[in-house]
Amino acid sequence: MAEPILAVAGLRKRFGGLAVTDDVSFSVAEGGIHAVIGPNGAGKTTLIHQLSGTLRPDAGSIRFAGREVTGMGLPRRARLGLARSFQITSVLPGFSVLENAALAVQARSGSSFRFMRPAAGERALNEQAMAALDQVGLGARAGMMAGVLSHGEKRQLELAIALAMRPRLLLLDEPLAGAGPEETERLIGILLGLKRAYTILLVEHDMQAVFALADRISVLVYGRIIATDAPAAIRADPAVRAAYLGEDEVA
Ligand SMILES: Nc1ncnc2c1ncn2[C@@H]1O[C@H](COP(=O)(O)OP(=O)(O)OP(=O)(O)O)[C@@H](O)[C@H]1O
Repeated sequence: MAEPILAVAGLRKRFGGLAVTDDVSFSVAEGGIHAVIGPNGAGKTTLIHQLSGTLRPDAGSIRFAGREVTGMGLPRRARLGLARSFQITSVLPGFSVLENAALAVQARSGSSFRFMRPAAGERALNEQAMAALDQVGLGARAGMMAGVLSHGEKRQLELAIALAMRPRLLLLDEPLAGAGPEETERLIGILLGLKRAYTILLVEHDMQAVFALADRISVLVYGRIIATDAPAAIRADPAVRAAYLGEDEVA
């Protein structure tokens, strides 16, 4: 079997007396969408922070693309291809949609465009930014100020900014949060398109979306992974159903 793109083993994180990540182990195969679900307060966001490198685990290891990254900070992990989509705050409202994506391309490329003549460098930068916008269906909005986009379009731009980093694994923390029904439909369509080209680790509350998108699902409850399996098996798992008692989402 091919080596997983992400392998998490024995990960632990405590906040005071609370084990928020309690011996978490799971791996993500290359290609498709692996979702992490769990009731409120299960520790999903804390897990994402440890995977992206903004929070240091107390114990355990995170291997990405065959490398130990546990002690690395976010910038180094991002350069290796472990990118996280940030919330809307990373969208610069006073810049155009294209400029927002171009800044992300530039951040990834470092000084490589400097070796081109300025006009050629700018053209190459804009082409790559435009390609990222097209992948999320925002090409027609390229010239608009990012600040006037709708909520759903800002989420699309956030995705384009992450894609501009050319990630090998894209971490998405609640990409549908705050989206209305139509925006949700559109975003699900975009994510279905992206999963053909990218490997995505998705944390999401919207169960309909998770079951429409995911190839595999890990269920986190009180900081522990209680199951990792294909969606149909997760849906039928009595322990998973019990964890969601009172929340009718999985049922
Ligand atoms: N910095 C912190 N200090 C202390 N406790 C924290 C801290 N961050 C999170 N927690 C606690 O850890 C637990 C897990 O929080 P986390 O936000 O990771 O869960 P979650 O699964 O993402 O929740 P939700 O689904 O509501 O977003 C919660 O009980 C939370 O109060």
